[in-house]
Amino acid sequence: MAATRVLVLNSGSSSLKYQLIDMESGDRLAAGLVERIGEETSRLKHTPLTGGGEARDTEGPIADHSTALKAVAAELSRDGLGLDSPELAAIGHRVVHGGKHFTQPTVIDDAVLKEVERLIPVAPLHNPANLIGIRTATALRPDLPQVAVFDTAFHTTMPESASRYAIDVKTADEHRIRRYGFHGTSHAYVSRRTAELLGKEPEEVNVIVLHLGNGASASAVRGGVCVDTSMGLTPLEGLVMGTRSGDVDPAVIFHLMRVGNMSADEIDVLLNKKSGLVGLCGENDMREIRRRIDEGDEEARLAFDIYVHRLKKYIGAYYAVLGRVDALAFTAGVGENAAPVREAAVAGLEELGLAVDAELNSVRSDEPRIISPEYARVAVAVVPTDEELEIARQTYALVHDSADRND
Ligand SMILES: Nc1ncnc2c1ncn2[C@@H]1O[C@H](COP(=O)(O)OP(=O)(O)O)[C@@H](O)[C@H]1O
Ligand SMILES: CC(=O)OP(=O)(O)O
Ligand SMILES: [Mg+2]
Repeated sequence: MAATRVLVLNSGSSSLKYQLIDMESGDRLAAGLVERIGEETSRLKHTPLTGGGEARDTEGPIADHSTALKAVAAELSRDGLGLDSPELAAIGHRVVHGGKHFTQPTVIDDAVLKEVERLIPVAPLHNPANLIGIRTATALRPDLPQVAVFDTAFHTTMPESASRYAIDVKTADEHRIRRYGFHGTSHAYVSRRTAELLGKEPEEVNVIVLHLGNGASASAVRGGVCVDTSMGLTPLEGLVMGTRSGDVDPAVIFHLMRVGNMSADEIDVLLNKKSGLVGLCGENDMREIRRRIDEGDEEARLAFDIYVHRLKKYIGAYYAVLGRVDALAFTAGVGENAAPVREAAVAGLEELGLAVDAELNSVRSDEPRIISPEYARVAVAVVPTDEELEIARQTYALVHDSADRND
């Protein structure tokens, strides 16, 4: 039996998203999500997509990512799609931080594991979860290629003028301090899909991509190549996020140490987990923030305005970096669903050729679509991201090509 299926694991700090895809037919066989890992109220939502099985939603504590993956494996087995299947060709893992070294999808061996482990201090919310996913999957199927697809890979093309911080070169080099950028799989996929939507080749277009999920980042993509992105050494820099501050004056940190008597670890937690939208109004879900704004809640209004103000600054910055912009693409949970964010981010930018058509902006759809009016010089688009599909493609291409070479 030909092995044509890829299982993709996207481990976040407290979640595990997965998809099983047949790469020859293009069929998605199953998809799901484990949420709130480590809490009492964990939840596993599993959806078989072919074969007619029922979607299942299970609540109950799931202590860690390893337990989560074993529960997912059990759900897949119930649909006859277990990890023991001979049709499985590989398991593809999202790995958030790949440092400077990994520019391509990579078959995981001990050396790769070691490097991903070494990078934990610069991706403390993500790399540990990614490692557990890899180790658990390897234990379940030691014979299968496990492939890492790195969030940082797409950004390795950034010129040094964008990737270097203006700090002492010796210190920066010694500690490998530079801007790496994240969400690269999404920025790559969305910028390509945006070119397709315009009926052009990726080489022909300049795109600003706004990936607005729980984590959020912007990128400037010139002719298919990333030239700048808003996240830096870690996924903390740049836009206002669900729980992360994004850009702050670095002096805030030593001020809090000296005057606020906070430790480095406490400030780390403050900026990564208690800031952003949650820090501003106690809520990180954009739906809930909009609901509160509609009820006249001033705190929610200000949180929204700060979020949008930062977005606007990055749109302007990347417009200037690119010189000519063909499209501005919104993606991920907020970008795909929150019409008010899109409207507010582009408001007042008509002189830059940017505008949103209210009617087109209000359409709900899973399809990529243009929401700018006919006359606008720059296409504003909503382009749903699909990190799992992109990881599956890169994983399959890698194992398939090497299998071809061995034939
Ligand atoms: N219908 C919606 N309207 C506004 N915001 C939404 C909607 N659906 C999801 N979101 C936002 O998307 C966020 C999650 O985005 P997602 O890309 O799934 O995040 P991640 O992959 O980083 O966990 C939620 O926190 C929520 O704010
Ligand atoms: C890198 C990053 O911020 O990822 P996520 O949005 O999944 O937290
Ligand atoms: Mg995401």
